[in-house]
Amino acid sequence: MEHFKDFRHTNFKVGDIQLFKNISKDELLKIKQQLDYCPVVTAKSGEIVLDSQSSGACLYVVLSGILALTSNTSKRQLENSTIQYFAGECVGEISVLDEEASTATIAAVTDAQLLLIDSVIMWRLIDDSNGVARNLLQLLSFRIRTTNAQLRNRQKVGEFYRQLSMVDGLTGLHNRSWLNTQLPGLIENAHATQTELSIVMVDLDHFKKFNDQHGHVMGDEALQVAAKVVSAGLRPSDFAARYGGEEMIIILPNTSKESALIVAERLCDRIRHAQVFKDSDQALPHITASLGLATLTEGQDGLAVISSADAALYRAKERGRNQVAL
Ligand SMILES: Nc1nc2c(ncn2[C@@H]2O[C@H](COP(=O)(O)OP(=O)(O)OP(=O)(O)O)[C@@H](O)[C@H]2O)c(=O)[nH]1
Repeated sequence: MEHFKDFRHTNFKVGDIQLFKNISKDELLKIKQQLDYCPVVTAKSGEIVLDSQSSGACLYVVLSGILALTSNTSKRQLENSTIQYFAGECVGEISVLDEEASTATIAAVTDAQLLLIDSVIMWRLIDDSNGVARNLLQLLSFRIRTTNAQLRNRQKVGEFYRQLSMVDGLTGLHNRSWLNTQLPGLIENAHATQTELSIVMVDLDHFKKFNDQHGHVMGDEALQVAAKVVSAGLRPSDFAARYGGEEMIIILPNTSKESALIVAERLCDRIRHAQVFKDSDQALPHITASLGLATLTEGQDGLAVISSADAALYRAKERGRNQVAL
């Protein structure tokens, strides 16, 4: 940035600077005297004003032009930055107080003229004027609130994407990653609380044939219908995840073999009666599913109980499909 002139040689008014708003005329006069020899610099559009490399703690008051908080200095990024600083506003208020490097990068969106107030003068202004101290405190509170709001937003967005990464895009059920992270805890809890936990594997029958006859898009449609039937048929405390291609897994905490059998029979029946529509008035042949059920036994881990349910599923297929097996 180029040294332009001292503040006393410019036409800018101290009262136009937000930090010096609502301050008596007498105090403003004293402030003006302190600022008279402070340098005014020019920053070219795109030029970095403040970053972690900046040496010397200064408060930068925007006298003309626009600055913006940015992660890089491309013109587009700068112009689209949602945090911009206009004439009268300032940046660097934290660095000037604690004399630490800035954690933010601030650059000029347009050519700008900036008044630099170093930390010695800044502290003198605070010591001499309650108004400056009050304005600075208000500015710092505003910055903290803005930062907190941004953090909260980021947390929400992070959680949203975390949840999204645990959901199967086609069926809306939980996916395999979800299963891998959640099943061990559910099993551990069942063992610790000595409660029963049952697992049901659901596999659509002759799905290859269904795909071959009606096309992959209709196959997807059928999978979505089956997933909806499964979700709708469970209690809020149960879980359903897409395990593989046309295979789903259902976890039933607090559920004995007998109760799980009732659930599995009900789902098998509902899938059998579910309709897949090619278009609004033409239903495709019904789909059916085979279901294998296993209940957690002492010392079993997730893999072992899944493998028992898989073996049961195999038996259901062998016995002619469209049924539940233990
Ligand atoms: N449309 C569609 N098909 C899928 C998807 N995932 C897996 N499949 C199909 O599901 C079929 C599964 O075939 P197989 O494993 O031979 O089993 P099947 O034809 O259902 O026969 P059984 O399980 O023995 O009754 C394959 O043709 C896969 O391409 C999917 O996301 N969408």
